[in-house]
Amino acid sequence: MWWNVRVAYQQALALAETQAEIALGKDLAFRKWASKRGGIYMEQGPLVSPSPFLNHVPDRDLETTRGVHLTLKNPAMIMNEITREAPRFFGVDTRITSRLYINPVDAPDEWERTALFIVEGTREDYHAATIINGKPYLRMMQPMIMEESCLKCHAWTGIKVGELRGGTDVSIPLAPFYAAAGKQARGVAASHGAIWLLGLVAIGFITRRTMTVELERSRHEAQLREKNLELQDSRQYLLTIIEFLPDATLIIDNHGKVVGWNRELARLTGVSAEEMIGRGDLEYALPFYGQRRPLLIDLALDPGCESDGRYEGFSRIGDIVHGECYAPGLGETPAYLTSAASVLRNSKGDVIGAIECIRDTTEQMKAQQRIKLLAKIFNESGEAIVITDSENRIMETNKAFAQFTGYSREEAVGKNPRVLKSGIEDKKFYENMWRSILESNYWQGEIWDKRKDGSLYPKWLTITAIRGEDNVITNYFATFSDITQRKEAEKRIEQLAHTDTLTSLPNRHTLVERLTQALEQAKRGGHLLAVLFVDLDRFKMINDTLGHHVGDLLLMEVASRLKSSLRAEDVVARFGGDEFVVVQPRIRSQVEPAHLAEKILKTVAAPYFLDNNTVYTSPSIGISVFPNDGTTVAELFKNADVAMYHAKAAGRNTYQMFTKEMHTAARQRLAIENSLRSAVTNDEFVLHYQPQLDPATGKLLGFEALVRWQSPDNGLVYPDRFIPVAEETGMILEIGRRVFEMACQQAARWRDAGYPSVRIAVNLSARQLRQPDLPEMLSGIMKECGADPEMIELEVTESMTMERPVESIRILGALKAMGIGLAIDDFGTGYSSLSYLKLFPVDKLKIDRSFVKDIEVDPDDAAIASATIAMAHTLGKKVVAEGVESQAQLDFLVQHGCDIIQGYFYSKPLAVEEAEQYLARHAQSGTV
Ligand SMILES: Nc1nc2c(ncn2[C@@H]2O[C@H](COP(=O)(O)O[C@H]3[C@@H](O)[C@H](n4cnc5c(=O)[nH]c(N)nc54)O[C@@H]3COP(=O)(O)O)[C@@H](O)[C@H]2O)c(=O)[nH]1
Repeated sequence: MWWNVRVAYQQALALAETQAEIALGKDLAFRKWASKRGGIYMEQGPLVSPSPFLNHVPDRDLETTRGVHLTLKNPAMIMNEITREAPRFFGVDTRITSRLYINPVDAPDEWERTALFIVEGTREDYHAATIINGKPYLRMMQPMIMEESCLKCHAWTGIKVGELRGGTDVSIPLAPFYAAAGKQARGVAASHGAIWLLGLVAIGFITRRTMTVELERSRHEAQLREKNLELQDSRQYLLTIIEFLPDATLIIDNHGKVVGWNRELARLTGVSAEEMIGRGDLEYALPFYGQRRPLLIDLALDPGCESDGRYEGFSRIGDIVHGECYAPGLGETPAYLTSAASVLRNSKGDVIGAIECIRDTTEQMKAQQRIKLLAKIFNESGEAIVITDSENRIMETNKAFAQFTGYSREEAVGKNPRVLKSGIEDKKFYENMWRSILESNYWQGEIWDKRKDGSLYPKWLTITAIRGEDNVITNYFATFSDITQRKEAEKRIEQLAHTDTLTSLPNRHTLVERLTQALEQAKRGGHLLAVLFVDLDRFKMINDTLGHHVGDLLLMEVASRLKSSLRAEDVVARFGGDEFVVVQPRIRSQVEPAHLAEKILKTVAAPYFLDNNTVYTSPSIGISVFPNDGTTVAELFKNADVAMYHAKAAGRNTYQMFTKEMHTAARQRLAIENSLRSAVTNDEFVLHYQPQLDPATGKLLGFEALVRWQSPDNGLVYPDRFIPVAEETGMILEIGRRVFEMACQQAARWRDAGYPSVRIAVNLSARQLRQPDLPEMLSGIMKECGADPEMIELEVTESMTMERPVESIRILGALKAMGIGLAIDDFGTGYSSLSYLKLFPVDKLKIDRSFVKDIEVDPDDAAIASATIAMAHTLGKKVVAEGVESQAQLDFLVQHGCDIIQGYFYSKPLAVEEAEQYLARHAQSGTV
């Protein structure tokens, strides 16, 4: 019977459901029909007014051609109005409710919210028995899905086609159905007879009980669903919030499963929420690090964890942890992340999950790093930097500023940079500076400033005005560097450019400047000006024999003595080497430079005590005077130089005023130099031969070859006129080589002609002697000409051998070894060191003709000549006397044992044909 009763009630419910479905079906059919046709326009009147909830529909109100005003009614609205007007139409209450609504009456009640949530998932009708106002009802919710046709009125909701828009709710009172079920149950009981009488009571009880239990179960289920809904609502609420958080956010539940993964996190990691929701076991760590490792969220869940090496600045306050980290494997590019994570708890305090918010701080970090870098550059800059505000109050300074000024940042901030002012620059200077800054936003220049300790220093300052968008100056930016060292270096360079480093006298460059100025003044003032060229005698020898150190000391001392000899307005400069120039401006006559020259001669010629040596030198001075001897710097220099050479030629340690004759001589010398060059090219040289004889036997021993220049313009030119020029210009090397060649050719020719062998002596110049390949060169020429070395003798002067005695010994040794005869010419005119003399591998000494000239009348000359002969013989050398012109001279020389005689007494130098005849005669008489 129980079973029969239960079936009766279930049938009652089924009947109610069927009725509900029929009601909803009708409702739905109507709405679909009306929607598809764009809703229903009704004539406006007392019962029909425009719906304020369709304000957004453009064609809500229309007017017919006859002027009837229509307004749009959408199907749901019509259904709702019908329901409101006839609440008990067929005993069925239907209404439409929406997830998103404008009209508050469409808001779902509690049961409807639950039902909407359920039908959203199932997309099927949902029904349940429930109690409304203490009476049993069957309620049914039919899902309402968004369709194209709905969009006309409901597009504003944002709900897409195919998504749940709302639902149609129908409430069927169950009382009539239950009454019918009770009747059926009672019928069943009656049919079972009296036996079941007692059972009727029970049936009544069971009926009631069944109804109650059924209702209770429904109520309980509804409550559970309600609770679930609430939970889901709050979770949905939370997820909606995190979705819109600007930080990448992740939520896990208490099982470690991902339940929230917002848009920003998907963007940051490149992994969508769909891929991550529901994942656990640290899988959410993968996108961040490429390997399984805890995130901050896991550290939040681990209360024992107080620090983690992977995070910088890791901290924990209660449930919340903070940390920063570098994620090299994040997305496409590495990133710096700043994260905060927290445990999530329920109302009882139980952990229900955790949340982590991650901020991509890469740009911020880069900006910070850039700021740090700029700050470092600012602070470490070698240049001092000052930033001031618009009022020019110091806001910032760097390290170099403190170093240069002595003011620390703290001391400087707030002050006006004028605290650095030295006071050297005047008001005008600053006015110009500020004008430039205000007009062109920029100024740079040199300025003197004062340090904190009061000392002054020069600096190179650059000031830039910084303007805001409104073009108003907001700041000034100044950089400067201490240029003390640079200025000192400049000063030093300036000094070096103008001063001779050894003597500290003005150099040639400065001399020219000063002389130019002095000349201008002399021209304007109409007064005289003198230039004195001072050259030290024998300086080269001092330098070579005592060393450059002593030479330098000598030059310094000479410079100092010259300075002390001058007036304040006179200028003394080192012109180069051992040459000094004195300029005497504003003189009245030529006597003044002559007096000064005498004073200099005396002062400079006094002995010097240099590095334990007593050194002697003397000056040779040439003087030129403006305007007589020149009106330009170049002319005055040149003529003073010419005069100086004349002073040297005049025996040194003297001075010479420039004369017109000197000028002529200088011009002639220049002319000689020019034509000598073509003489070398055109081979205009010939040799004359002066015989050398044995005075005892009258035998011809040889000839001295003496060069002559057969000039097409000047006829036969003697060596005294051109050899010095050739020496000075270096042309002597070519001339000497040619002379040697001609002598060798002549010796070979005479030999080949059958004449008895005679030696030909050739003069060698100092320059030739210093030629490094001299022996090889001479040997080559001899070979070429077919001359034997025994036929040749070389004459070197005493002074040239003594200039570099050691080197001379070596070269002469080499020549000697070749079999060439050697003689020292002009012996007695130089300063021979006897110790060196004995080392020279020479065969002969030639007594200079200056001693021979007065040999019978001058006892000194006679003594020198006789001593030379004796000494030479002691050293195993023969003696040649040159310039022998008289019998008396010959007699004296023969008496003192002179071996060979050369001079006009026997013969003048002879042209080659005459010389050959001379040789032939001696050959014939057997005196060769
Ligand atoms: N480097 C070279 N120097 C050369 C060469 N040829 C000549 N010279 C040197 O030129 C100087 C002048 O020479 P020169 O005019 O030829 O005079 C020589 C003789 O003519 C002259 N002499 C000879 N005997 C007498 C005399 O009795 N009386 C007198 N008044 N003069 C005389 O002496 C000159 C020879 O001198 P020295 O050479 O010292 O023996 C002269 O210094 C030549 O050296 C050359 O090729 N290269």
